[in-house]
Amino acid sequence: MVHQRKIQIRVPSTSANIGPGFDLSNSNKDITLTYSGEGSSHVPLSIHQNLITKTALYVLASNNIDGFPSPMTIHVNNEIPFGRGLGSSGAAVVAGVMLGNITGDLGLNKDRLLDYCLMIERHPDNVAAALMGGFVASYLRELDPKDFEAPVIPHSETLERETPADKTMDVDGRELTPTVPNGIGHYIKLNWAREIKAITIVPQFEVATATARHVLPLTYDRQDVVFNLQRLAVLTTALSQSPPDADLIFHAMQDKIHQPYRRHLIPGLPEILSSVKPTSHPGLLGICLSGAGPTILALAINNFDKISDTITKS
Ligand SMILES: Nc1ncnc2c1ncn2[C@@H]1O[C@H](COP(=O)(O)OP(=O)(O)OP(=O)(O)O)[C@@H](O)[C@H]1O
Ligand SMILES: N[C@@H](CCO)C(=O)O
Repeated sequence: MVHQRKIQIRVPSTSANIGPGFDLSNSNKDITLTYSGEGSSHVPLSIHQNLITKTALYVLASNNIDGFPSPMTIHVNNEIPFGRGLGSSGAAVVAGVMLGNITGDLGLNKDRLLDYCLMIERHPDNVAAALMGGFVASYLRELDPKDFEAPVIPHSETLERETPADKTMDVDGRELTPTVPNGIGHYIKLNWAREIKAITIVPQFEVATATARHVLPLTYDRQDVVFNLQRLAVLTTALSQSPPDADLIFHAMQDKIHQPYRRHLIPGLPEILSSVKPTSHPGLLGICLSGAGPTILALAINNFDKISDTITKS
């Protein structure tokens, strides 16, 4: 008798940075993968190439499990557009880690799932928020250089480099089991004033995170770093207070670390950021790039349609 089990995993989109808070950072034939929704016409359907399934296979391999239980049908209904700054790759990684955890009956807790996510997507902002939910601040513990060489880490858009082939086998040609360090990502859930809503204006073009990273300088002026750190310290608490202080939040959401360098990737961005203000648009609290862009994120307490219409028409 075939034992059938149906599981559903839901992962939200996420918005990273909020202005100044920038961080970097089996060939089993009985497995069927199908897609509907965003990206379904061009996402790879090979389980070794697809980001969700290769992540799940990585989690299984790290626990000495060779592939998915079969037969298995995986259907992904994706509502997060690719490459828009809404954390699609982070959500795919979280979904893959959860899929590996469930199909391998591994019983990993959320903190441990975060370690697996961070072996693939090496910046914590999207994966921590997608996994934990809500308004989440996070940082990545500095890794030992040997952790970067951990074998068979699947490649995601944000992973700096592929694992060299000679690191995936031992001297006798046997596949090495990937190791996943403990406690790589630290996070804290922050309070968020209930009346603050997020408006996202999603352009009809993609900007891959890797592209948006390449335009950033390797070093920054001290005054620009201080500018961001001062604002970030104020912003996290300002967003928790009721009623929200629009003037405080608007200025605390200014950034000098990533948005100025990314402006040429998003036509109209400088004009939007400098013209849409709480004084011209009552109800608005702040405006910034969502993640690496090109989506624009506006925070507001009312007049949502008016604010989004202005940004859309800019
Ligand atoms: N549901 C999914 N299934 C498979 N692959 C996905 C899925 N979602 C995203 N991806 C992969 O991730 C890529 C997009 O990642 P990228 O980091 O460039 O953008 P993003 O995550 O949407 O933006 P940001 O990190 O700035 O919020 C897609 O091109 C695709 O290869
Ligand atoms: N903090 C990252 C988010 C990308 O998802 C960046 O801006 O590149």
